[in-house]
Amino acid sequence: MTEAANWVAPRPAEAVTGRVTIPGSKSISNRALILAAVADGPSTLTGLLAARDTALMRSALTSMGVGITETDGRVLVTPGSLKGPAAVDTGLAGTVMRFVPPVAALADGVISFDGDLYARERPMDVILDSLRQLGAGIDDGGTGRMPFTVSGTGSLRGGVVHLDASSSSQFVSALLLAGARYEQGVDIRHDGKPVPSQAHLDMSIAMIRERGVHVDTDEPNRWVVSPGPIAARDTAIEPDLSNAAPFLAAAAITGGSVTVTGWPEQTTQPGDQLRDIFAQFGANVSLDANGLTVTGTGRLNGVDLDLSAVGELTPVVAAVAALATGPSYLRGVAHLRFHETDRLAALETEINNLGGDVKQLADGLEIRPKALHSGVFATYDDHRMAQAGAVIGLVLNGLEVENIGTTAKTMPEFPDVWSQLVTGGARV
Ligand SMILES: O=C(O)C1=C[C@@H](OP(=O)(O)O)[C@@H](O)[C@H](O)C1
Ligand SMILES: C=C(OP(=O)(O)O)C(=O)O
Repeated sequence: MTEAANWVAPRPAEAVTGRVTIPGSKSISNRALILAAVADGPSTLTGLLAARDTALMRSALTSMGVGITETDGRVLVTPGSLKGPAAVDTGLAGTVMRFVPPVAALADGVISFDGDLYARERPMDVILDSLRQLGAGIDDGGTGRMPFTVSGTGSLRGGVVHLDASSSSQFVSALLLAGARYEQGVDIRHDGKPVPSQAHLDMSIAMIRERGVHVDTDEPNRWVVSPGPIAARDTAIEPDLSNAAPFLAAAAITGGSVTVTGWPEQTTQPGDQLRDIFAQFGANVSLDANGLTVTGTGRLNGVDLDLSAVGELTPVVAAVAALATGPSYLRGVAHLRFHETDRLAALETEINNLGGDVKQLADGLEIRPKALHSGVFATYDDHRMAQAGAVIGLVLNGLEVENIGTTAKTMPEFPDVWSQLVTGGARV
């Protein structure tokens, strides 16, 4: 097999200006697919993301008996009786490896799970142990990781589950999404350091409530989902606001102006916090009927940010911080060590390889201003590392980003849209 050549990040001749349309949200798409698969009737999804993570989710669900057909960009999901045997490839998708096993526990038969090599390093023990507590048959050979099997009889008891979800909010979301379908519902009790990614928990709660599920969130660290049907619901998927981050960064860094179209007025997506984040970097930010516009001001301040609720924004924010005029502190993101790669180590290594001054903190990064030089930016199969490399490449000649194709995890068109925007072709 020949290695793909490194991608040379385009360096703009002038301030980056244009309009960008971002495809559907990964997190909303994969939640909508899961919920439609266990709903009480067929649902039509529009604007569904077409990327590796959503393709894996679709295959996982169809392999267990869910009907999924697509006509002119409208995806019809028809729930079927879930059954094994089936084999689920999770790739490197956290939403597939954590959200599908609680659905597999409702199937009659054996469902086996495996994924990319690095997927075997991502924590799975919390969801596997939770499913055991709820009555599922799990065989992971005692590893708490992939590969594993889930064996079911077509229904699950459910009830109280004690867990520590401080390493990933996805453990709680996974149980929230399927829990109404368990005989006793699910009563999730978290005990440990805070659960990260509150924005994604809010998204799960909002999406089940929109489908008629009752969930009680009155007590901190406890989520009680009542048993009952999940209503089918046609859903229009919002654009992926986290994937807007590098494009908005291009405006802030080069003193240009970029509009991301279709920015929702109200959303649970973590990317909505980019409005505040870019304002803190010193850019002008405005939201109107055209979308969200970030306009660079020639200033790029250092920032001190708690990103615990919106951790997936960290790689691109770190890239912007590496080009700022003052020191930055990105806090509350220790759990990024368990993402597609150890993102704190990866950002420290790759920015410092370009001459930067990045230090890992116990729960984040300290990034000090230092002149960078060109080189090769490794991406560790992490789509957001690739985006971070593209952002730093805006100010360096010929920065090479290794495996830009890894952006296909959530946005296969990233290299094309980026090159068009950065080299002057406005895109609508
Ligand atoms: O539920 C989701 O869709 C996600 C939750 C978050 O996971 P963690 O809580 O593990 O950070 C986030 O980082 C990930 O990109 C998507
Ligand atoms: C952490 C991420 O993905 P995953 O859904 O695989 O956890 C991410 O997209 O930044």
